[in-house]
Amino acid sequence: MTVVLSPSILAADFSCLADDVKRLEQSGIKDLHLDVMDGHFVSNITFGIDLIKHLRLKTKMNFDAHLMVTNPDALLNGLKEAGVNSVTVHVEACKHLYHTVETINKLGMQGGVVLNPSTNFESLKYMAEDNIIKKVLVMSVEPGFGGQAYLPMSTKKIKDLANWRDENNYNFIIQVDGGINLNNIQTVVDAGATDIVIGSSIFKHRELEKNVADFRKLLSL
Ligand SMILES: O=C(CO)[C@H](O)[C@H](O)COP(=O)(O)O
Ligand SMILES: [Co+2]
Repeated sequence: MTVVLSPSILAADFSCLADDVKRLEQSGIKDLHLDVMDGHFVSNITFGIDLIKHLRLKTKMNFDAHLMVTNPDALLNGLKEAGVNSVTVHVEACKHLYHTVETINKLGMQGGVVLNPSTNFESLKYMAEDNIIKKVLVMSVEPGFGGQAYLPMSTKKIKDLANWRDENNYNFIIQVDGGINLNNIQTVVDAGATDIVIGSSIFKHRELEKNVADFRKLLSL
């Protein structure tokens, strides 16, 4: 399966966000990772629907919203109207996870589930059997901030998840998010992740084009 690079704008210069997004698009990036944080589910606050709506006018890239908020259900209609293509919600944030992910799909977006480092994936069995989950995002850092170090145990978790999916013929793709760099990306790809979120390492030294090219070269993309 083809590997997708999904830059997280969490590491962008917010004072020139539209320019940064255009630079990524011109570098051939097709998927943009949008970290929505509310200051409650995680202590950090980023941005919400209004900013996404404005960004939608600047680019044709797929918008992938990673919701780190206490009440994800309250945002779903607005995200659809803002032009978001896929939404991942944390297991730890959803009271009624099946319903929330199903609602995302019914709105015409792709629904996915995020697992904190300490969260198991086995409870997703029945949702996976119903083909509700299009994507499972394995957090390889605790959510809330960019620039953290990759938790090495995430590699085994991705492998176990990929084996579990394949043995049961489930259909979801595996995304990984947190601390990905040129030294560990091949490891997470070999483990079975095909959608790779990268924040700090894409925006490093503000050399967006070079950094994208370095990742592409390494993975022969
Ligand atoms: O969800 C996130 C943090 O909660 C970010 O997507 C993630 O941390 C990306 O940044 P970096 O590559 O710098 O770790
Ligand atoms: Co994220």
